[in-house]
Amino acid sequence: MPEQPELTVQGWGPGAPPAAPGQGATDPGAVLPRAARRHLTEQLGWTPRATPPVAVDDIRLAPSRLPDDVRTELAALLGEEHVRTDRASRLRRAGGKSYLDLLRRRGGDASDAPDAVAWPAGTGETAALLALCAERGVVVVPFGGGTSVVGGLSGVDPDDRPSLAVDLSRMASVADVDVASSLVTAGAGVRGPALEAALAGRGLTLGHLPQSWEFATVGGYAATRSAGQASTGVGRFDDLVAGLTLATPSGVLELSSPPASAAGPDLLGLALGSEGTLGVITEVRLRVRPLPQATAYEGWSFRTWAEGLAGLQRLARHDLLPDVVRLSDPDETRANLLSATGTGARLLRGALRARGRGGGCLLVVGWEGLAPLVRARRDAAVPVLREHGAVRLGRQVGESWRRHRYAAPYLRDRLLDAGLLVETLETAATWTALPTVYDAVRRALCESLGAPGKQPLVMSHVSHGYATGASLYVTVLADRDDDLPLQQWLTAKRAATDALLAAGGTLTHHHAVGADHRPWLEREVGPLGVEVLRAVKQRLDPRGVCNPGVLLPD
Ligand SMILES: Cc1cc2nc3c(=O)[nH]c(=O)nc-3n(C[C@H](O)[C@H](O)[C@H](O)COP(=O)(O)OP(=O)(O)OC[C@H]3O[C@@H](n4cnc5c(N)ncnc54)[C@H](O)[C@@H]3O)c2cc1C
Repeated sequence: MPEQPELTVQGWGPGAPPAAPGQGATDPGAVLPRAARRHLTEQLGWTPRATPPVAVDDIRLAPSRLPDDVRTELAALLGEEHVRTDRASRLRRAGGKSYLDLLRRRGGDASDAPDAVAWPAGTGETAALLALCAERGVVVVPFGGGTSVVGGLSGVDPDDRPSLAVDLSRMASVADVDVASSLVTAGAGVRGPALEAALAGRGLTLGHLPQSWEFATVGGYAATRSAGQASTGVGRFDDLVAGLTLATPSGVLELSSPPASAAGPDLLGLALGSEGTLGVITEVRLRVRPLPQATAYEGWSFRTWAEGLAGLQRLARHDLLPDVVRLSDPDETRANLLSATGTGARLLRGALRARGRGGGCLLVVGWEGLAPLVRARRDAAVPVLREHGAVRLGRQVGESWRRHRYAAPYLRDRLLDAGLLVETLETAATWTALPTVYDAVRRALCESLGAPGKQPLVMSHVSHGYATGASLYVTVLADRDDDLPLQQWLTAKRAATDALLAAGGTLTHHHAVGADHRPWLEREVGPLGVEVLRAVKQRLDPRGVCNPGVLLPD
């Protein structure tokens, strides 16, 4: 039914599931270059070992609990072929792609799978579906690309009602291209590549490029307030939304106010980040821009993390940040150097050696737009970088990063096959608080995951810059506890979240709250803030069927 390729059940990438047990690489450590493997075995106390997923056919899936009469009514609404309870449809929509999701699916557990999947074709069908589900007590979990990394699709319901995944893939058109106003309307199920292809034909681009770009959808971006790799330049996804349509059990909200409006509080802001708790976003009106005439990507190297942060802060203060900014700390820089293979890696190593830098902190920057502006912005930023001790590594380093920027999730699957814990977390803080948050998260993760002879590898980068601060993205590798793998990460994640909040970071800069972060939401918005959100939900979703397991604390 959906024309776009579906994500594999137990990992990343389209279509076929990962190799069945016994069919993977004979040497599990061979997924990494020798130097990287040596580094990881020494630091992590990791013994490369085969830990393949169970065969997809062996994943346990309970029978569907959707009552027959509800299924019949849904089929009458949407058409027989657009309501399914078969194993493959339900498994494909079981949870998202966090480390915990992958551990569960790899271990044969799909207890979070929906009882059925529905494919409405537009706002009218979605609104009717929501009204029916509210009346019949069926939980609705909107399903975009299925790339949530915070348990956004877990479908947890305190009342344990049957659940329906609402797949948005039939709403994937791009319409109303208004070139003069730089506006376009996209169906919520459109993914990045299809949207960019449609826009390119009109000389336009959205420029929202998260690492999950190949699979994530426009509706999912809006529901989670996503940020792409060029967000420093083009803005977060919230900045790119000029309006949207939200179907709720109480009716349809059309929220649109371009170019700007002062007509009361911003209701659009309530829908952005609502994570399916208020209803289903069916259409999004987007602010687009002309395709860039020129691009300039390049690599730089700072001696230290502190110098790098100071350099970026200075650029930010003078509104000189490039469109793409990605500053890696020494651990991430070293790991890049050790694990990268091919021309890009050779270039990076060569460029660093030539400038007398063994490691330091790698900075990738990119400018896009009209050629004179790209030149002028770059010319203004370069002296600031140099003043803070940065040396230029050249264009090929930047272009190499750009070419490989979607590769990491594929590598993660292979590392999971070899007995590693691999997960990421993110936050943001003011320039003042950022160094403290950085230290606090690292300390918490090292204490939680460390043991005699075992230290996790905690790698960080700054990748979204603002005048007031920046995001911090952390990747963790550790030797997996084969007996209690879920517990191992849950404990570490709890420690890291407590630490980053205490140090002044936000609960999430772009991954959203989901099920995983909701115990902490009250610390971020306060008890009254939670009450306000509950009151809005009560008005739009009085029976509480819209994604009840996410965002709001118990
Ligand atoms: C490898 C990888 C890399 C990632 N990189 C980034 C990144 O660079 N930047 C970033 O911001 N995020 C990133 N993410 C996280 C994820 O891709 C984003 O949260 C994305 O916005 C989710 O979009 P989706 O369409 O996959 O939504 P889903 O995962 O399907 O859903 C996410 C949440 O939104 C709700 N939802 C989805 N669609 C709708 C809708 N139409 N109406 C109402 N609610 C809806 C769901 O119910 C769920 O709660 C990454 C994830 C992975 C696995």
